[in-house]
Amino acid sequence: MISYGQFLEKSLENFTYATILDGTGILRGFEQWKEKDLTSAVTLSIVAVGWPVFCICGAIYRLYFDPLAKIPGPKLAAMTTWYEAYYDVWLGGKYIFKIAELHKEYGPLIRINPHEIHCNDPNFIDDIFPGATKKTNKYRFTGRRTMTKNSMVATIQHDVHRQRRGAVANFFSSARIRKLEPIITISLEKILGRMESASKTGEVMSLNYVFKAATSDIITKYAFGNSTNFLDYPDYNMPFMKAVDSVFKMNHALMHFPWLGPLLEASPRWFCRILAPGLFDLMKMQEVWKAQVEDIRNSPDPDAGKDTIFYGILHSNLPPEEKTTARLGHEAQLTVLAGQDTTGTTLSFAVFELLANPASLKKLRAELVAAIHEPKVVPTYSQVEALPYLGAVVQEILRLHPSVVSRLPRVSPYEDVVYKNSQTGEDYNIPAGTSMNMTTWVLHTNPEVFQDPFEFIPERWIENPRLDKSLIAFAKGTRNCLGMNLARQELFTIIAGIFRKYDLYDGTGTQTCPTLELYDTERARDVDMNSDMIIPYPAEGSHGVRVVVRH
Ligand code: HEM
Repeated sequence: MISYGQFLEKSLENFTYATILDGTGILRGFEQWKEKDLTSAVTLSIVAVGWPVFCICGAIYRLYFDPLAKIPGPKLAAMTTWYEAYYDVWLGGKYIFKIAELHKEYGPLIRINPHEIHCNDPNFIDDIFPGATKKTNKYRFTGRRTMTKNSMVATIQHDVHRQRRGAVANFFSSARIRKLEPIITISLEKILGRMESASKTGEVMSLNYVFKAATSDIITKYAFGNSTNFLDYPDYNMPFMKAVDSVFKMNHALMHFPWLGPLLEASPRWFCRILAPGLFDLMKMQEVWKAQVEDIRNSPDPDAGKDTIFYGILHSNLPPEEKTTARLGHEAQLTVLAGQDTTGTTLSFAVFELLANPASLKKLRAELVAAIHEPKVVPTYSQVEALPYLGAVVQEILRLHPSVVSRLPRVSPYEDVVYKNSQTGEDYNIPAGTSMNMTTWVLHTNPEVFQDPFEFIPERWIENPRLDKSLIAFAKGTRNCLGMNLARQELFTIIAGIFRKYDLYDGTGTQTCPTLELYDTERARDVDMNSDMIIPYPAEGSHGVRVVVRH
């Protein structure tokens, strides 16, 4: 018996992923169907009867004969992907909660759909996310979610991924990221400047937008040499952020209905504007990113954009087909959105947790005051990177509020992987080609791994720093987060810069330093994840984390 994953690897060898996604495979089949005049009543009747029989046989095969049949999990999930689609498309990003529940019922290894398994055991992290000695593919359909199938994060094959990542890895080394200090400092100064203005005007600040504006400004400057400067917009360019939100919110539909992405891409822009206005706005932004890449490529000045990521890609030894505008457009979208939404969201969570947990804020401020003597000058990374309590706060935020919550699929293309359940002693063979997954939020809130998982307890990281073995906020292995050093530098510097200056408002009116107070922000409504849309979203209608600033 072969698994579906192996079947795909073999049968699709000459029939590329791109062909399927472009819909040309479907069109070719349809042409042949028409040519052979298979539209007669007889064939249609055969199809009408044959299709349900085919589906029933397929479901029986998946349930009893597929090599994944022995993996525990609900029968319906094993039979059809509609089970998952119900939670993610119909209910809107809720399968993550169901998966957490299913682990409680069926144990640490479960089958979550006919072709994929999910694990909630930290002992299996290194098998799912191995280092460079093992080949690791991405699940074939990952790129559908964001319509960026040619970006690094969606690259299926191990060797192609290594090549693409190798072309930019240098730009994300800690030494290179340290050189971004002046850019991060400018954004931090602008954030503090906007906070001071808000204290005068009485503006309630929506931190989600403030921080996404900052992280966008930083990553676009580094990627293309031109910053978006959203922190200078009166509304932080909220409409663009909302457009990005609505694209993230389409990810499950794009994943489950393979024709949707190609249809939207091929549609006239006016049609797309009516059907998916957010996507329309994003497409306009994609054109801007592509134009910036082309500016670097075609500049008469050979040094134009010299220190930027896309200069690096264009001048790397990648073959020409890897440097087309179309492919780099996908890479640009990944770079900007991965750099913007993840860290931006994490910063909002950090401010919320510190204001909601005064004892933690008190410890953090004591540490910052001792380390940074001049409150009016924004801190440098080297001043704050080794501060133990700040480090613990960052770890705890990444654990409790990971900003990538979609499951992280990895495929061992040629070798089977064995999972040993340490509780029952049972071994499960996971055939090569199977999509194996872990989910940050599910593992990070597993009480067997992290005690009191829903409490914000930075001290746990000081008592036991080795807990980091089970922290997968940035994933692990060869396909882990490339922007991790940048994210950490932004998080440390911006959190330190804000809380060196601001204390929690205590309502007495006697405080001598500037203060922050949460404004109509409720944990259940505005902070806790309500849906997995690749990044976590709060309940519908939420305004996110908001603060009032007083000087
Ligand atoms: C707190 C902030 C961040 C978190 C929690 C985070 C998390 C992650 C995770 C979990 C992955 C793996 C995704 C997968 O396997 O499907 C990933 C990949 C990636 N991230 Fe981040 N990220 C953050 C910030 C950033 C930043 C600032 C950048 C800068 C551009 C970035 C760029 C990337 C890239 C390029 C990849 C793809 C790597 C590859 O496929 O080899 N991330 N990130």
